[in-house]
Amino acid sequence: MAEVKICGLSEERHVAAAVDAGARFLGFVFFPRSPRAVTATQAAALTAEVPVGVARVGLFVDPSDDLLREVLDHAALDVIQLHGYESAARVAEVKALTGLPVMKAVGLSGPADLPQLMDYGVAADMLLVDAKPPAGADLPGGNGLAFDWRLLVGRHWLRPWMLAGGLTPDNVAEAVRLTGAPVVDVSSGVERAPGVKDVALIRAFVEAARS
Ligand SMILES: O=C(O)c1ccccc1NCC(=O)[C@H](O)[C@H](O)COP(=O)(O)O
Repeated sequence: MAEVKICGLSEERHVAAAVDAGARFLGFVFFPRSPRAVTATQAAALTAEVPVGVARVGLFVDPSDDLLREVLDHAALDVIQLHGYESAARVAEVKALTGLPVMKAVGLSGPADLPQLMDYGVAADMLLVDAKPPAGADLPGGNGLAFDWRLLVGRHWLRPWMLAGGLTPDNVAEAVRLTGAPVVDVSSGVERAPGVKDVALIRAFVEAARS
C-alpha cells in the first residue's frame, strides 16, 4: 500500500476528486510551457479548500526567487517541488527563501543516475524518483514514461521519497510491490488527454495504489 500524489491539477472538480479518493498530496504546476500550468491566482482558488492533512505541492522548474515569492503571495503551499536542473545549493536556497520543505525530482534512466539521490538527499527534505525525460523532450517531467523499477530494489536514501514516471491504475500496484515506494506520484496516467484529468482514472489510481 502506498500513499498518492496527484500532480498537474488545474480544475477544482479534479482537486475535489483527488481529495475524496484519498490522495495525500496534490501537485500544481507553475511552468508555463506545461499543458497543466496554473497561474498564482488560479492556484489560490485551487488550494483554498484543501483539507488539513492533504499537502499542496507547488511544482517549479528552475524558478527565480521572484516567481516563488509571487506564487507564495497568492497560494497556500505546503511543499515546493523542484523539477529542473537545480543544484543542491539552490535547493537549500529555496528552502531558506520559502521556509517550506523542498522535494527534489531526480530523473533516472540507468544506474549511473543513482548517486544523485544521495547527493540531493542532504539538502532536500524529500526526493521524487522519476524517469529521466527523453533527449529533446519539451517537458522535464510529466511525460508518462516509466523507467526500469528494478533499479530501486533494495536501495535506501536519507530522505522520504516518492516514485513517479509512467504510473497508471494498471501498473501502480506492481510498481509499489517491486520498489516498496511509500508514496506514488502520477500525472499523465490519470488523464484522457495532456492536461485533462479524468475523475474515474483518479479514483482507480488511488484505489490501486492503496490496495
Ligand atoms: O506535468 C508537467 O507538465 C510537468 C512539467 C514540468 C516539470 C514536471 C512536470 N510534471 C512532473 C509530474 O507530474 C510528476 O511529478 C511526475 O513526473 C509524473 O509524471 P507522469 O509520468 O506524467 O505521471
